[in-house]
Amino acid sequence: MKKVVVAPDSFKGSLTARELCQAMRTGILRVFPDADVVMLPLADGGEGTMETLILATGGHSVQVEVTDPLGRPLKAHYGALGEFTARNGNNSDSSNGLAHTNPSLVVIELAQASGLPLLAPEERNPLVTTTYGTGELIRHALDAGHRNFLIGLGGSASNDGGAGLLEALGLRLLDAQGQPLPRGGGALARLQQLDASGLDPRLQESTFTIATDVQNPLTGPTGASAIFGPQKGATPEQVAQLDEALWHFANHLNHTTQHQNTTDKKDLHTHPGGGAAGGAGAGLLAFFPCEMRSGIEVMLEAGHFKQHLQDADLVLTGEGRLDAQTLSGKTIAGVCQAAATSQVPVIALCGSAILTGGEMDELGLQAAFSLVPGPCTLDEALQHAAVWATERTEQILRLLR
Ligand SMILES: O=C(O)[C@H](O)CO
Repeated sequence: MKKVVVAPDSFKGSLTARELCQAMRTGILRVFPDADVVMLPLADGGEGTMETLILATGGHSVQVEVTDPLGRPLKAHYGALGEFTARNGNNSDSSNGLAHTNPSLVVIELAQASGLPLLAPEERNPLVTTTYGTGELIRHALDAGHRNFLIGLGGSASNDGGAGLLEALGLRLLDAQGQPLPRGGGALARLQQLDASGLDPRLQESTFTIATDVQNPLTGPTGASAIFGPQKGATPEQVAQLDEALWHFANHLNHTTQHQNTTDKKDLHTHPGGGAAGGAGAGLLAFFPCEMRSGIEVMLEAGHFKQHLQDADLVLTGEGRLDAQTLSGKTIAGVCQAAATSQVPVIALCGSAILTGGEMDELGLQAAFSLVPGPCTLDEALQHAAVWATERTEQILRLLR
């Protein structure tokens, strides 16, 4: 084994992607002390996206006081990236906003101001949580003169279709009495009128790449509320209520965008990725001049993953859970897809791995291992993740040796 590319996401709540890289590297070197280990910490558009890109590009973060998902004050950050070159190497497609080296690219990670980890489990309530704080981050970056944005969507506490974010940038959401709606996904059911006349004009001078962690649509059985509502605290009745509210919101979004001067008309109920971050994908598609891409794809480009693969013997990846959501575009799926034509085997290390062999074949994943050595509590698993990641990696490499 001469060269191993280590490219995991974080184990949320326990290890950052960088820490996981270090732990896996230690395990590899115990078996192959001379191996070249390339560490590429990853994220999928959700939590960790900003930090990973700042590290990859030598950028810096900017702190802003914003509103958290429940309307309380919060210090959050956005990243002003250094040298950022995506679409590099053999890929000569230069049709998107990331095709060039852009020293002033700003990364806004929605999870920073509107993420699920910001709330205690008992505070989760997607009927009222808002993305307003993310809009405040964007506004701050616009005020600072930035016009090129990468918005990472995923890991949100909200189900508001990005309504709060848009409101922070000047969109007015009015009820039947012409009054502003309260924030949160539940109130969208009472939306009577969208007034975009006060929307920040600087948005139209800017370019936005929307990096999503999933491809789910806004509404329906695979939509934002049905698939991601429960993890944000929604009961089955609330999931139905939220889905209906987003459906109603999308009717208004479709109506509004149909009157915009654009040739690219989308149905925002069903557009892939519209359901990312509680439907913020759809809200952004409606009002931002943007291109939507898979978050993991953007991260792999930024880390030059394909070049690193060229003489690699093995890719080790990982994320907290390997399950059906992985199939819809999470980190491991992106890594497998990028490695698909290379003949380099991909092995995953996960907190829990519950895919069938058939599903792993579909992903192009050689094998998957849970790092947990035996029955244990969640707390134990979170606490020992680094040591266990090293040990499990060592075992995998011993087997390969
Ligand atoms: O934030 C969310 O809703 C999920 O991560 C899917 O984007």
